[in-house]
Amino acid sequence: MAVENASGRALRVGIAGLGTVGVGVVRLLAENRDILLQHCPWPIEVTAVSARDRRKNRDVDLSKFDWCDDPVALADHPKVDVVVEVIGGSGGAAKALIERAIAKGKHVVTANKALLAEHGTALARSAEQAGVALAYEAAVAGGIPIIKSMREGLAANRIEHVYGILNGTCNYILTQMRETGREFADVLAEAQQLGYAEADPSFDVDGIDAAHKLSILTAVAFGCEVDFAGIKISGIRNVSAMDIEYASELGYRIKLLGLSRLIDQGAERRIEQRVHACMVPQNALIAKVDGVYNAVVTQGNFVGQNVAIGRGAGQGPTASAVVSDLMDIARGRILPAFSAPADTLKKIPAAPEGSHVGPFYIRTMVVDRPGVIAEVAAIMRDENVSLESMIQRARSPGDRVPVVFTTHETSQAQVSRVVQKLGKVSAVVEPPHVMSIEQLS
Ligand SMILES: NC(=O)c1ccc[n+]([C@@H]2O[C@H](COP(=O)([O-])OP(=O)(O)OC[C@H]3O[C@@H](n4cnc5c(N)ncnc54)[C@H](O)[C@@H]3O)[C@@H](O)[C@H]2O)c1
Ligand SMILES: N[C@@H](CCO)C(=O)O
Ligand code: NA
Repeated sequence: MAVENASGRALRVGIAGLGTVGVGVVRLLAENRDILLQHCPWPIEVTAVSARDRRKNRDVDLSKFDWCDDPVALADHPKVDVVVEVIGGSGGAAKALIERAIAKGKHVVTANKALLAEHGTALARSAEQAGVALAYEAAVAGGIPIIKSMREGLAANRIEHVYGILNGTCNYILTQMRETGREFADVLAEAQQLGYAEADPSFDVDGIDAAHKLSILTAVAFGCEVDFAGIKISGIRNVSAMDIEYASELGYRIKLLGLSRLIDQGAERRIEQRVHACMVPQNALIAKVDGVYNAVVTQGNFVGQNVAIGRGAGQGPTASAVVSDLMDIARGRILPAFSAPADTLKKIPAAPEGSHVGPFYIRTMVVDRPGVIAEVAAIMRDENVSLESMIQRARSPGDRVPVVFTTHETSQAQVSRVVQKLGKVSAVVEPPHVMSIEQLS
């Protein structure tokens, strides 16, 4: 199916946002023009752009493009067939532009995971009613073609679970912490100086960005509505150098993962979505994905495990993903946004809080005096938590000593009760650090 437009000669693109991603798209379309012409029936040409500051030097030639001060005007522009939204933000101009473009029957390509996490289902429905594409490969794991892979290459499978390293900033920080033995705050400050982490890093380090991406992956994997609110989210601020050391000693690595699973109990289906730091066996594939790299692991009932690794951010990888979406549109390949037609997406309730079951790591800091371990162990016994191992190291100053426990299969709810009770023990001098241990391969 060819894309019809007034000139009939090109797919004409309006880009809103000329920051890292927008400039990357302009650059890729120019530098890889020959490659694109080999692969696409029609040339893909930028005709109009919009950003906040017209005079800013962006090191790309914008002189041939119409300039719109108001990004929403791109949707009404007569020479725009596809709107590329790379402004960002879960509302405001980005949302207004996408809604207007769909209403005007124009295709949309976006890198905006925050917007899709909040409004993905509604936007997918309007796009399908209007018969236009809502494409967002860059929004999840940047340059990794994971949406294409799940929606097309793995489409014949029942997906059992999907998980991944979905935030490069966190993976970089955790990798640096492990390699240098430094604390979180120290490594974060350095990452900010080097420009790897944002001045306000909270979306990254508190797990929000990873959760935005996970909510989208979940919808694609299970053909359900996007449910960002149903995700249990925590970040990496509480991971200490000591936890990282213990993880190594126990044969694990600490990663910030987004994990999603369909719990299918016949009539009752639930989705468990979690974003948090956790321990993974150091021989698991995902444990070896370090630095700014992202990875997504899917389990399909016929294909088995599938692993995709690549760059989740940066100008080149995100432009690569945005332009691949534009190429799909130029080729007439317009698929439902979340694998199933939007009006068939199911509302699957979130699994109840605390229902996750698995082994856990619990690190306490206690005053080293007789009977303390017995007191702590009694709390575990009372909550029916079975211990797998215990490590006690030498005393630190003030007779404080870290004592680490790993448990057998336990529910998050049981562990939460243990932690609550430990908080009332006078010899436990810090809130315990808890992490799930994910038995991944
Ligand atoms: N940078 C990455 O590596 C990356 C990776 C994946 C996804 N994304 C997503 O891509 C989007 C863009 O990210 P970025 O890093 O390029 O951002 P950026 O901050 O570098 O650029 C944003 C651009 O949008 C423009 N803009 C902001 N508000 C505007 C408004 N109201 N009207 C017109 N223009 C406006 C700014 O002038 C700027 O040109 C975001 O949704 C982000 O989450 C970015
Ligand atoms: N801030 C994100 C990149 C944009 O998705 C990360 O660190 O992975
Ligand atoms: Na991607």
